[in-house]
Amino acid sequence: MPVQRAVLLACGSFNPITNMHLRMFGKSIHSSIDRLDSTGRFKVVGGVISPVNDGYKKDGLLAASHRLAMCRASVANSTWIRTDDWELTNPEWQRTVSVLRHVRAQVNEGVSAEDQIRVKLLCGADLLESFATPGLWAVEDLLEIVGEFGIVCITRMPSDPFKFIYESDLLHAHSHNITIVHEHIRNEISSTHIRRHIRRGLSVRYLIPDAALDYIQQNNLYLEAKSQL
Ligand SMILES: Nc1ncnc2c1ncn2[C@@H]1O[C@H](COP(=O)(O)OP(=O)(O)OP(=O)(O)O)[C@@H](O)[C@H]1O
Ligand SMILES: O=C(O)c1ccc[n+]([C@@H]2O[C@H](COP(=O)([O-])O)[C@@H](O)[C@H]2O)c1
Repeated sequence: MPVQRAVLLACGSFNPITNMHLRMFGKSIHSSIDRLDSTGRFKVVGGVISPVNDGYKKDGLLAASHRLAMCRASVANSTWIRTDDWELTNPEWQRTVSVLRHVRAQVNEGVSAEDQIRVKLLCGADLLESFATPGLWAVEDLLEIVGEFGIVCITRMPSDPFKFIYESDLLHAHSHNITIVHEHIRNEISSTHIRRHIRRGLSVRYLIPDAALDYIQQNNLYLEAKSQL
């Protein structure tokens, strides 16, 4: 079976981008070539980071311009990962399936039908598990994401993606389109921890890209106290 090329799209707040976000891409490279999905083997040829639109209105979400600048600076030297601003420059929040469609159209512009590049959603297991949050995702979107695009999911404690897929009829039916990448080096880095550390004056060096840290310091970001509780 031919090896298909795939571009991986990571969606999220990136508030701020951390080394684990970048590691998700790094891990995915090694696992991709041997994996079978419904259309055959795939080889990761590119990575796209799409910071979420301000309209997502998540608590403590920093302005898109800052999150974008940190992501851009962090992958400036990468030969294969880039940041895409289509989602956050839109007037309003876009569903993830729309971002996937956008990237698919973009990477396949001028590409012949037989050489089409696949686009897959790259995520941590917590995002996969958010599929089960009532009212959060539309079922038809999930069907398209897992059925047409495919997912590369990195394990993240305490989520158990194997169990989650087993228990979901929808995901189980499309499990051939889901690549689970096991992260053996357990980590608890999250943007939440990073924001909390900065707020408390603790060092986050080596937990986030240097370029992101420089940007945070230059712009005095994440210093505001949240609440008294
Ligand atoms: N430590 C990690 N291990 C595996 N996946 C991760 C990790 N950190 C982030 N991700 C994944 O990166 C994507 C974007 O994550 P996001 O920007 O929401 O980061 P986060 O650290 O979960 O944010 P926050 O702490 O602000 O909720 C998601 O798919 C998320 O699961
Ligand atoms: O497409 C959807 O319906 C949908 C529903 C919930 C969340 N998402 C996306 O999932 C990502 C979640 O990011 P976060 O920071 O809340 O972990 C973000 O990119 C959202 O746009 C997408």
